[in-house]
Amino acid sequence: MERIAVLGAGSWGTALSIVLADNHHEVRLWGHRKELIQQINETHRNQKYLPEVELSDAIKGYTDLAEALNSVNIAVLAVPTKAIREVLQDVIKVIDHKLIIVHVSKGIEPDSLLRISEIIKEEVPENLLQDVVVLSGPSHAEEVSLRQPTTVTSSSDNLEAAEHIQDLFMNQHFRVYTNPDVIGVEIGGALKNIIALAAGITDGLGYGDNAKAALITRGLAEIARLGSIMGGNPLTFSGLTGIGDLIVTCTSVHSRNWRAGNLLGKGQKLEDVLENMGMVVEGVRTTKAAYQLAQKYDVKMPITEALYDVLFNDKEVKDAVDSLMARVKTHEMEDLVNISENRS
Ligand SMILES: NC(=O)C1=CN([C@@H]2O[C@H](COP(=O)(O)OP(=O)(O)OC[C@H]3O[C@@H](n4cnc5c(N)ncnc54)[C@H](OP(=O)(O)O)[C@@H]3O)[C@@H](O)[C@H]2O)C=CC1
Ligand SMILES: O=C(CO)COP(=O)(O)O
Repeated sequence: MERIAVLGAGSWGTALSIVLADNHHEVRLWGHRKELIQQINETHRNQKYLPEVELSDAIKGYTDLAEALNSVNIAVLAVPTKAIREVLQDVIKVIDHKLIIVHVSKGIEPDSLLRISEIIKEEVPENLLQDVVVLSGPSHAEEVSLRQPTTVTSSSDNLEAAEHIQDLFMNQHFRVYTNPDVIGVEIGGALKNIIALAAGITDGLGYGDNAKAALITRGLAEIARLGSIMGGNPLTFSGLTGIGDLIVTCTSVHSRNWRAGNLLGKGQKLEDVLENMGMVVEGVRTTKAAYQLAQKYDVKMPITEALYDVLFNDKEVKDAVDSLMARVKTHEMEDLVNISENRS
């Protein structure tokens, strides 16, 4: 039995707290809203984010970060990418020992273009950081909290740390694999949200399954193209954190990214969609970051570029789809062809 702090009392922090409590760990669920934490402690429900499930007594809500982290060696960081630096800056003010930080967020920081594990290493000094582990994969909080079968991947530069986290989370409903490829795992998890937004848009426009299959496969091609150049293992993109998460996010009504895209496809304005969602839609900021990464690494990412124009340059969604379809003709395996031509 371990004492674990989960930082972020939204959908995913709450669902992962349920998994850890099921595994007989003592869970300290920290959130910054007093009313929500009070409600969790008094009613054993998170009414705003996961109203359907009852939380066990093993999950205690905290608003005081120092209290939540007192005598704790493992912190699960479950806030949106945008909030990660702020939370870490508060964390290091209240701890005096090393933490294993498990991050479960899916994003890339625009402008700095850092992955989350890189942000953690930038913000947390070495004397306070034991290891960084990323836990990622096809896993909607709504299904995990109902104990429906789910598979994810635990990834770290330190295999022992990845295996330790695998052991903490793994149970009959929640199967955890390990993968040493942190870059591939983080890039796949973050960039699938871009493609899910695009898939929501084509569904909102009334296009069918052909369009969605095209987005998933061509989306995977551009994610893998960028991720491999950044140092990810190409095989990771055919795994849980690549195609697996892409499928679940592009095809599920649970996905906030898909739902946001769907409303955009139906003609709503981005500001209205985000305001009404009430939960994080990571894909919007990640589209900006991926657009910048594509320029930095000189990689073709046509779907990302089309979505960037919709989100940030007021391009009509229908025009964006039309311009994707009218791109200059090419070979499906253009990257492989280029590689083999360069070899011969
Ligand atoms: N939901 C899911 O199924 C999954 C989500 N993820 C990833 O997990 C991350 C978190 O997502 P999720 O839980 O779904 O998001 P939600 O929008 O459901 O919840 C986010 C939580 O973070 C809190 N928060 C926001 N900013 C801060 C801050 N500065 N300090 C403290 N708390 C803050 C929010 O508080 P407030 O109520 O004030 O907004 C809210 O409690 C995302 O990166 C997402 O991609 C990964 C896998 C599955
Ligand atoms: O990452 C997720 C499922 O694996 C959740 O996706 P959304 O953030 O789009 O809801």
